[in-house]
Amino acid sequence: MALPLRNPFYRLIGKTAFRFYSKDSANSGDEEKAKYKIVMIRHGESEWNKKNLFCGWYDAALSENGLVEACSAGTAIRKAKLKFDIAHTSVLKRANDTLMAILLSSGHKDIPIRKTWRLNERHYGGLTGLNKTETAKKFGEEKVQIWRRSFDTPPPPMEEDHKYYNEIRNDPRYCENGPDPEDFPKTESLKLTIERTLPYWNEVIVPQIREGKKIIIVAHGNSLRGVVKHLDEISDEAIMGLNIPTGLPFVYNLDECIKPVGKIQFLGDPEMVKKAMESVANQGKAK
Ligand SMILES: O=C(OP(=O)(O)O)[C@H](O)COP(=O)(O)O
Repeated sequence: MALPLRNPFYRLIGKTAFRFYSKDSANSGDEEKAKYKIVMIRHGESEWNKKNLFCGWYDAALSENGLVEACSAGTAIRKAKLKFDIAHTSVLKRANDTLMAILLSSGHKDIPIRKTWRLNERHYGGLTGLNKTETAKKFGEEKVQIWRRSFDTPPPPMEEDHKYYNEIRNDPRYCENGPDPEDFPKTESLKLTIERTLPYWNEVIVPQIREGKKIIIVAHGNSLRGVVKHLDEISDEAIMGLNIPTGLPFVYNLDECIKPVGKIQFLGDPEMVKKAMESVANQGKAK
């Protein structure tokens, strides 16, 4: 699709075009052409986001600021008059607690919630628990950028003597509803993350969209980068430049083939979203 650069609701951030949602932009034509709509959001800031630690499958709690972000997201959703029939989230509490805050503050107390490990954050392997700035000082910014953002280079694996190995590998949540024991990840690239997230998108979420269900997904920076890459058919190279900020809802209008009509739309002030994205990108700098 040609990018409507003169359209005031679009901004280029890095090499990616984003639309920003406002009362006026809601009438720009995409919504009329679209058959479906879906809302997604990365959870609010976690305690480990705040400390700039690689988190992955470690079950960090929301920070105080993260809870405020989640409530503000719910308010923005209510003001945009977005309604949901069902919510999908990971099994990690930072996403679950964000979802609950959003549902309460947007007037969706009683909708069904589906939790799946397939929407979990990518497994950050041996980097789990390390500070990103310290890691960049030790290994170099370039290496950290490859670990954080390359499509198919996973971080080093989490070995059995890793501080968080037992807590993650033997978490009872994964006994009942988790990967097959022989496939339990020790690390994941974005490619591997997409390979376990997309089956859930295709087999669970897409059929519900086709049934007309209005859906919200609350997940993580990298599991959502995978969904966005798939929907917008972003190349393996270009996806390196996409950084999803915490606590800012984004909307896709979809056609009958579940292809985006127009671009991803963030609910929020464009300059604030741009700064939040840049801030995520800069987390891997040695400073
Ligand atoms: O756990 C993480 O993501 P999350 O906060 O979205 O769950 C990662 O630490 C995100 O780190 P990254 O932005 O360096 O890939």
